[in-house]
Amino acid sequence: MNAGSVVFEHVSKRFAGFTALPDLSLTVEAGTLVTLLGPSGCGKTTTLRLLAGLEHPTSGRILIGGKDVTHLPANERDVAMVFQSYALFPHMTALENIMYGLQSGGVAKREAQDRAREGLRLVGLENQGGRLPSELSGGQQQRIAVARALVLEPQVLLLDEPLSNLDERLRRRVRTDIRDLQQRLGFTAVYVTHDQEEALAVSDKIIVMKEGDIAQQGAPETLYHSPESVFIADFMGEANILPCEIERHEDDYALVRLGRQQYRVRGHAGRTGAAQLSVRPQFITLTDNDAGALRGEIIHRTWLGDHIEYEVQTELGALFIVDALMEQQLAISASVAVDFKPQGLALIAN
Ligand SMILES: Nc1ncnc2c1ncn2[C@@H]1O[C@H](COP(=O)(O)OP(=O)(O)OP(=O)(O)O)[C@@H](O)[C@H]1O
Repeated sequence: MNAGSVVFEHVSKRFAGFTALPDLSLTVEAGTLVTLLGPSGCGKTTTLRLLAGLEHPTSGRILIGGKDVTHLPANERDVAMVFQSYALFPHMTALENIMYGLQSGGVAKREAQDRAREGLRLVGLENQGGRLPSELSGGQQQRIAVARALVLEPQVLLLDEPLSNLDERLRRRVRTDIRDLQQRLGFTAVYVTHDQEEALAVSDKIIVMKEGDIAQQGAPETLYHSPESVFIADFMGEANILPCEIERHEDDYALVRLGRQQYRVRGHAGRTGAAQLSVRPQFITLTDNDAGALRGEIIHRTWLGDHIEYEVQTELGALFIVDALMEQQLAISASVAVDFKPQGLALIAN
């Protein structure tokens, strides 16, 4: 696979009277899968379309594999796109669908057939080549769409919400398939999604966008454990945001006071005093004794089979708590001690 890097240099995009991207710079290393993640309207699709050549920037430069493609049309960019709607031709078999792009790119029929068969094999559908899209499941159709893009051997594979038409269980299967394939073949992929769990599952790097800008970027673990803002803490999984007091720092850790306890947490604010903590709901413990960092009262309790969710009112506000151990049954209105496991706490720098 000829994997290329992607660089955006100060790219802006204005649509009549509306600036979708004010000034975007980003890098995708060759051979990695980078996800553009963010709420609806943040500019993910615009960024992907600019990369594909389906839109052109108002200013700035776009490089693919080190080459300036800013002014090149889509068909000269050496990228292939997988759409959320699959966009397969309904009257063509799976094999013909995969061959189509190769043949229209000038590949002879025999070679196109061989490469299409190889594509089917890559996505584990070698026996389904003769079927029409209507005879395949949604997940199989999406794998055909991935194979069709891959056989073109693009420098960069672009995936635009590729799983959104699949049901929950299939989404998990197909996202694992896409990630396995990407790691095995080592191609570069830019993946757009609004689903944070999907982004955590497939990415080498996640770029979280907000209103056309990058809110934070980094490895999935970094974004989850070291959010730089309340927006990121909240967007990357569930988080309770609590006020705390930074008492001092030790290396990359801060000693913070939360209620009646002191905790050693990840993060360095470069100062002491009032700050905010992100607290993951599965790292909060409840006990019916008099100890704990905070006192609380259970105001909601929802039993969900493999875990219980609680809402507890404390002097620092309401907390959302996930109890996966389920070793105790705490009733509504019970008075409880609330404690925090340090690994679920992160200091928010901004
Ligand atoms: N052709 C267009 N003309 C005018 N405004 C546009 C156009 N395309 C996109 N926009 C605007 O640019 C902003 C970013 O849109 P974009 O589709 O990139 O967002 P997104 O993050 O992909 O959202 P979604 O997840 O809803 O697809 C939105 O406010 C959108 O309304």
